[in-house]
Amino acid sequence: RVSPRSSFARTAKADSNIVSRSISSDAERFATSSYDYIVVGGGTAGLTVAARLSENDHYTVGVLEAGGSGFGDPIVDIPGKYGADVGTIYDWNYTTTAGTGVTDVPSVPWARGKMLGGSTGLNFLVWNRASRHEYDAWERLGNEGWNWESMYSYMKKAESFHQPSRELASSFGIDVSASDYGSTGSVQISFTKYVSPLARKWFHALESLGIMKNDHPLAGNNVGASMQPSDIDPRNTTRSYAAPAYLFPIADRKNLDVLIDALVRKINWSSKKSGGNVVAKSVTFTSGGKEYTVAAKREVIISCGTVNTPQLLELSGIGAKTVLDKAGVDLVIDLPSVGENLQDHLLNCGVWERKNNAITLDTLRNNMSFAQQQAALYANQSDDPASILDETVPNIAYLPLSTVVGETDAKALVAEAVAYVNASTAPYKRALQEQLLFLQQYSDVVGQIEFFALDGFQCPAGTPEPNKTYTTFAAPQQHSLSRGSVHINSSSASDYPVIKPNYYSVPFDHKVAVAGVVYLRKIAATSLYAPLFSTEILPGEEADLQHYTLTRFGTEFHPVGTASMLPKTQGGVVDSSLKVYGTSNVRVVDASIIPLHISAHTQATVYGIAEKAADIILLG
Ligand SMILES: Cc1cc2nc3c(=O)[nH]c(=O)nc-3n(C[C@H](O)[C@H](O)[C@H](O)COP(=O)(O)OP(=O)(O)OC[C@H]3O[C@@H](n4cnc5c(N)ncnc54)[C@H](O)[C@@H]3O)c2cc1C
Repeated sequence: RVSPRSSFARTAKADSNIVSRSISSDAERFATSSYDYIVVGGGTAGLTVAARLSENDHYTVGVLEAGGSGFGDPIVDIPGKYGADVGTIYDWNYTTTAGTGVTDVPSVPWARGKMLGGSTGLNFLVWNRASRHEYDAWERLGNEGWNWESMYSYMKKAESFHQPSRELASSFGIDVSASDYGSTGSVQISFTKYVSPLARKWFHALESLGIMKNDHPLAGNNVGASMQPSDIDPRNTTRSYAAPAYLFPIADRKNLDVLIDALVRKINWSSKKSGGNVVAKSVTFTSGGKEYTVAAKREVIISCGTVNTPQLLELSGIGAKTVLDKAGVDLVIDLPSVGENLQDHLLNCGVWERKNNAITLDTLRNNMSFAQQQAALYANQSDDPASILDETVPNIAYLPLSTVVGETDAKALVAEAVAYVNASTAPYKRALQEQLLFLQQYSDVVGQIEFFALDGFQCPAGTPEPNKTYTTFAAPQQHSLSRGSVHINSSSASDYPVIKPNYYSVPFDHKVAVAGVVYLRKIAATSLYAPLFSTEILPGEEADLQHYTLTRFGTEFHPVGTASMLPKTQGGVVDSSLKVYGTSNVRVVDASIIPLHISAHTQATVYGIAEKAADIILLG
C-alpha cells in the first residue's frame, strides 16, 4: 500500500533543504568515506544520538536509514492527520504472528516508522512520561545511573515546552507548570489548540467516577486524569518529530552524513579481538539494488528500534545459537537473550456513535466543505477558531488496578500475578519481580491501565460507516506479564523478522483487558458523556467481552525490551553503557533496551535514552 501523497513527498524532498549537504541518497560517496561513529537507523534515537555526537567536530558521524524523508508531507506534518501515514511508504507494515495465549489470538498489524525520524514521524503525538518508580526500577535491575532523576533531566534536555495561553489552559481546565518540562531542547512541545467538546468534559466525567485530576502528569507521578501535551511546534502547528527537531536544523554540519534509502544488512567483524571482545569494523548495506560496505573507526550504534535491532544483531551473528543455525547465520557471540523479553501495550477500545453527527475528526472524511474550511483555518494558523486539524489526543488517565476493578478483585489479581512470577523460570525473572512491586508497593502511583479518549473512530476492532461520527475510548494495558520475541528466520535482511508478542499468554493479562473494557463503558455512561452518544457500536451491547478482547484487540504501538539493558545472566543484551555483551564497540540506543515497560507512551523516554547515551559515549 503506497500513500497517494508519496509523489508529493518525493517532490518536497527534491525541492527542500533536506537536499542540503548532510542528507543524501548518494551511496557511492557514503561508502567511500569512513566514520568514527556509524549510526544504523535514522529514527527517533538514531537522529538524536547522531546530532549530539556530531556536535563534537572531532568526530565524523554517518547515519544509514532504510526509509526516505517525509519532509513537507502533510500526512506527516499536520497534527490532526495523525495515523494517516500508517500503512504508507513511511511504515514497515509489520504483522505479528498469530499465537496461543489464553486461547488462539489473531495476528495484528504493527506499524513501525521507516523514514527519517522513524516512528516519531508516524506516531499519534502524545508526549508524556511514566511515574518515577518505573525508571527507578531500571536502576534496581542493575543499571547504575538509570533512574528517574537522570532520565527526567535527559527527557527535559530533549524538549522545549511552550506554555498554553491562559484561554487555552482554561478551556482544558488545567494549571500547567512550565518547570515540569524542559525549555531548551530540540523537540517542540505544546498543547493542541483545538479543544473538542469531548476534551472539555474529560476531567468532570472522570471526577464523577472518583478519579482525581493530575495537573503535573509529567513530573514523576502520572496517575489520575490529565491533559497531556503533544510534540507540536506551535510556531507553525506542525509535528515536531525527530527529523525536524534534531536533523533538519543541523543538516549542513560537515562532520555528519545521513544516507537515506539504505538498508543495513549486517555488521562485519575484525579478525582481531580486543580484551576478549569482538570488534566491529564496518557495516554492509544495500541502496538502489547495489551492495556497499562502509568502515566504522570507533563504534557502530544500532538504533533500528524494537523490531529491527534484534534482527540486525542476529543477522550479524549475535544471538541464540539455535535461532542462528536455523536461519543459516554463522554464530559470532552466543547471546540467547537477543530478541527476547518483548513487551508491548496491548490495546482494547470501545466506540460510541455521536448523536446528530456532532463534529469530530470523522467529519473531515464525511464532509468535503467542512474539510476545506478546516484546511483554510489550518493554513491561516487561526487560533480562534482553531482548526480541527490542530487536534491530537490530550485526554489521558493512568489508573491503578484497584481503581478499575475495586480492592477485592485487585487483591485476587495481584495474588495471581505473584503466583505467576514466583513460578517463572525466565532469565529476566528479576525484572518480573520488579514489575510485581508496581502492583504491590507502588500500586497507587504506577498505573496499570491507561484510558484515553479519541475524537472520532480510531479503533482497530472495526471500521466507521460513511456519514457518521464517533467517539473512541481506549484502554491499553501498561504492565502485561506476557513476554514475546522477535527473531530472524532467514539470513536475509530483506525478509521480515518473526514477531511473536505472545499476547494473553498469561491469563492475568486477559482479565485486566476485560476489566479495561468494562471501565470504558463506565466512562461512556457518565452523565457528562452519555448525552453525546446514541449507540454503543463497539464492543456492542450484546458482545461477549471475553471473546471481544481476545479477538478484536490491537497494539498501542509501544514495543520494547528485545535488547534489554540487564545483567547478562538476567536476560541482558546490553550493559548499562548500552554496549552489547561480548563486543568492544557496538551499542544499542533505542526503545529495545528498555528492560521493564513503563506506563507511558514511549517517545519522550526514547529521546531521553538517546540523550543520555550520547553523554555516555562522549564522556566515556
Ligand atoms: C503508529 C504509532 C503510534 C505511536 N504513538 C505514540 C504516541 O502518540 N506517543 C509516543 O510517545 N509514542 C508513540 N509511539 C511509539 C514511539 O513513536 C516509539 O516508541 C519510538 O519512536 C521508537 O523509537 P526508536 O528509536 O526505538 O525506533 P524508530 O523511531 O522506529 O527508529 C528506527 C529507525 O531505524 C530504521 N531501520 C530499521 N532497520 C534498519 C536497517 N536494517 N537499516 C537502516 N535503517 C533501519 C527504521 O526505518 C527507523 O527509521 C507510536 C508508534 C507508532 C508506530
